[in-house]
Amino acid sequence: MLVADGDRPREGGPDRKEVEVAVGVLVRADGRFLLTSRPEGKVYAGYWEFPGGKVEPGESVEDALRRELVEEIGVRIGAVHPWRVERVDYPHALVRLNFCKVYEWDGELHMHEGQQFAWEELPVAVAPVLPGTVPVLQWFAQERSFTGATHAG
Ligand SMILES: Nc1nc2c([nH]c(=O)n2[C@@H]2O[C@H](COP(=O)(O)OP(=O)(O)OP(=O)(O)O)[C@@H](O)[C@H]2O)c(=O)[nH]1
Repeated sequence: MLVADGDRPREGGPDRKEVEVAVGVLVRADGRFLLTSRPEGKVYAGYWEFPGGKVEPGESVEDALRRELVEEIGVRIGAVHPWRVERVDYPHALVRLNFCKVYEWDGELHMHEGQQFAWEELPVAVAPVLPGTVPVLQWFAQERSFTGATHAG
């Protein structure tokens, strides 16, 4: 498990619940992947991440991903390919990130929450990257035999 901001107190006590999060890693035919910036008003505003959000009661990860990507970036996704799961202990929440690769989608990208977006490759040019997003860049580096820093900072 990744511990982010290790010095800051955790909210919710020792038995706090894990929050399930569905995260979409959209990969274009040229290999570039989509990063979006977190909107103002959310924790870690301005940090770059893969689009997605919390799984609501009664939803599967796939349902949540389909809903979140319509709500956040305006695209309807095709097949969802579960990739890896990462747990991150943030001061604000303990999250279980279900990263899924997506190669097909319909519609133009529309950032409905005022985010910025970038189609990136390694090394990633945007900064700062959310702590829970950094491992994904390392997984890409392994897959792509990329050596060196995956991102700035
Ligand atoms: N979407 C997304 N969330 C991530 C990533 N990495 C990561 O640590 N997270 C964390 O997972 C959680 C996702 O929550 P969110 O705030 O984006 O979800 P949401 O849109 O449902 O939030 P809301 O409650 O404000 O509506 C946050 O704690 C965020 O810091 C990532 O790559 N993408």
